[in-house]
Amino acid sequence: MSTSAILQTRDLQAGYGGRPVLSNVDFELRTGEVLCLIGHNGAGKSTLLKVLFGLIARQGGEILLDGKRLAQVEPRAMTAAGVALVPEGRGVFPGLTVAETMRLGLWAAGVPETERGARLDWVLSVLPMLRTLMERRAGTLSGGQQQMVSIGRALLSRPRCLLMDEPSIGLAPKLFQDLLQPIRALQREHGMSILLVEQNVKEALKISDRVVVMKSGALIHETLPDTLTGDNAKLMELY
Ligand SMILES: Nc1ncnc2c1ncn2[C@@H]1O[C@H](COP(=O)(O)OP(=O)(O)OP(=O)(O)O)[C@@H](O)[C@H]1O
Repeated sequence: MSTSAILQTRDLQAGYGGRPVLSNVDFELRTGEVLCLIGHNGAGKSTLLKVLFGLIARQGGEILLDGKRLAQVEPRAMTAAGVALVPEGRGVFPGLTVAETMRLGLWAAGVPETERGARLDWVLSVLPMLRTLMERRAGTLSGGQQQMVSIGRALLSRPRCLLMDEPSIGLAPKLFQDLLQPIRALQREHGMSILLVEQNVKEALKISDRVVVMKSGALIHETLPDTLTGDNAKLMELY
């Protein structure tokens, strides 16, 4: 695994309406790794993801992509540069079928019309379960199936970097386990760099290469998953 960073922040500050949430965050997602970001509710994990993707503006510091400082960070440019976000809470339109959702996603990702068929085929090869769901309305799907749709939609831009915000939310443990394998495969077989924000630490650590812990808007610890698995006491100490 290369140790160069695909996404990086230096002294990053961000918040809402003048209220600071992130303070002096030096963060690094390395090329080709699955990085697990953990921390309590309200620690600022989603805020970091949103700033990295340009959904909220930074108030200070720098964001670097491939080692280059970005003057402006906004979702369209990040998508074009190969970064995709799977938002918390899935965000699928309940009234649309999966096929319609994918068509909309291909258009939104700016995939040229001649490439759309092949692109969808690629996504379906990564998430084969979606094939059987294409004519179903998203609102009639289970939580895990909706999460699969949401990930599939994010993959339509064929990103090299995937930011995932709590994919386990609302899922039974077994469904989350089923979801983790395709995530690991994206990294192993397609060389994707993946940032996984998770509360379901025990499961998420099984597919992670590195772990960082956030508390009150600051990164307080970095470690390897091996040092935490099976050792709940150590994990609890971090919080
Ligand atoms: N849209 C918003 N407007 C104002 N404050 C917000 C907004 N979104 C989040 N916050 C606040 O920012 C802080 C960090 O929230 P954030 O969602 O980043 O935490 P988190 O670590 O992702 O938590 P969770 O695990 O519960 O999703 C919290 O105090 C939260 O109340």
